[in-house]
Amino acid sequence: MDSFNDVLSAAKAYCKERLVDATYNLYIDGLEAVSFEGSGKVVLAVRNDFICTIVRDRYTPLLKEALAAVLGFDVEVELVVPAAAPEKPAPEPEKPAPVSAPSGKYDFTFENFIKGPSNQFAYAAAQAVASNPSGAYNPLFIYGQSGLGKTHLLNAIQVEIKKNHPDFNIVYVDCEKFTNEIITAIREGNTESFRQKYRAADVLLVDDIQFIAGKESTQEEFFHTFNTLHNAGKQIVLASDRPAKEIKSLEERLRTRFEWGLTADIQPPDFETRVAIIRRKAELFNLDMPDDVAEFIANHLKNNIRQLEGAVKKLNAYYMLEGIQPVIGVAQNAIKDILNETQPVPVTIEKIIGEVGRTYNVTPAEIRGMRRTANISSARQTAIYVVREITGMSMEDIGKEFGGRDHSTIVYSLKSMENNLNNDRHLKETVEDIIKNVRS
Ligand SMILES: Nc1ncnc2c1ncn2[C@@H]1O[C@H](COP(=O)(O)OP(=O)(O)OP(=O)(O)O)[C@@H](O)[C@H]1O
Repeated sequence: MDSFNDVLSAAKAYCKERLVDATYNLYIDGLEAVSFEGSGKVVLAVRNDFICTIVRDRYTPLLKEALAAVLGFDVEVELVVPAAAPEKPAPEPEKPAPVSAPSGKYDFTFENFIKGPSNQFAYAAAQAVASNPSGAYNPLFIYGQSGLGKTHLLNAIQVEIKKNHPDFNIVYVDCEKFTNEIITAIREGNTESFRQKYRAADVLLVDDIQFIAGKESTQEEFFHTFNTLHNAGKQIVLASDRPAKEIKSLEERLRTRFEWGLTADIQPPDFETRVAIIRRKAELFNLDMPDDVAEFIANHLKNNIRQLEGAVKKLNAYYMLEGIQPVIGVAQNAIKDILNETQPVPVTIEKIIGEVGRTYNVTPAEIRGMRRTANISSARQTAIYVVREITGMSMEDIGKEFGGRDHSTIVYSLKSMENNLNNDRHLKETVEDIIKNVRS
């Protein structure tokens, strides 16, 4: 059996767990591997046109999800019926494919966190909190750029505390989810159960706390949650992409609280740590990674551990699918792909309107619509301003996005916003944070 077939079998098993037997047997079980193209396209053969149409219309997303779960990166899926399928190449000479296909998956634990000068302080602080919650470091505030291990450390704290205190109520939440929950609770007049959920925590871990910037009702609610927990001697851990003092539209009373305990930063890893991380990730795949290749990757991907992981996953996929050994030339391609994939994605209008909506506590439909209560009008004006700032769209096009408003209305709105920004420091900081958050 060649390794592409191994991948397809694992992907089928993934689908099997998610479909009823009859559906699986009819549409997925019979799929056959045709080819895998280096560009990331998987071609599969389907028995006949009828099944092909159904699989294409209904099951391609699941197949893509399954293949991504097995391979560790996204692929396109093309379906062909056998008559149209390209000739299968003659059997190739034995490829040195691995016997089994370890998934490379691992738990976000302390044991699996590689330490180096750039992260050892944050690591030690996280361990101290995990072994003695509500001790000297409360809250623990961890900050660092994207992909450097903040979420990994929050999870490690959670796992460790759970091990030592199985009865503890540990609540982990992403700040965006916390914000959405509070907005919904306020709208539905159901803030009590929201409060109970968070204030009953023995340990509260909040990821991406920078998203609280500018959101007044979320800040108000979080302030009370924080006080209740802190007064009751419960541990709070916060992770952010920037230090508290750089979250501009954060209320002063929260900023001081965030700095009450211990602040620990994570910096990009140095060369030795990057090499150690690459080796460890390769081990998880059972992939034999030569030193020169590990060093080559470490020399080219410097600022993000997620990217290092991505490069190792790609090398593993080349080996698994095509029997290509990890050598520098292949690593070069993998790095190029990773850098292309991680180009900043253009910010969409939906994302801007969503973030402004969460900040002002109004819905995207209200921002795009015609109602003119003070709060909705302010949110709309801010959204128009941010859209113009970030996308540089023409006034006409912005008008179309905002309920078909005409050119002069948009010009007026931008002028009055600029005027407000000059006179209102709080508004200016809020807008700066919104722009940072939608770009991150
Ligand atoms: N020191 C480390 N040792 C091993 N793996 C690490 C280390 N640091 C980060 N990673 C891995 O890198 C990936 C990205 O880490 P993580 O998601 O924790 O980053 P983050 O700082 O929370 O990023 P973001 O702000 O984008 O959410 C994860 O798979 C994580 O396990």
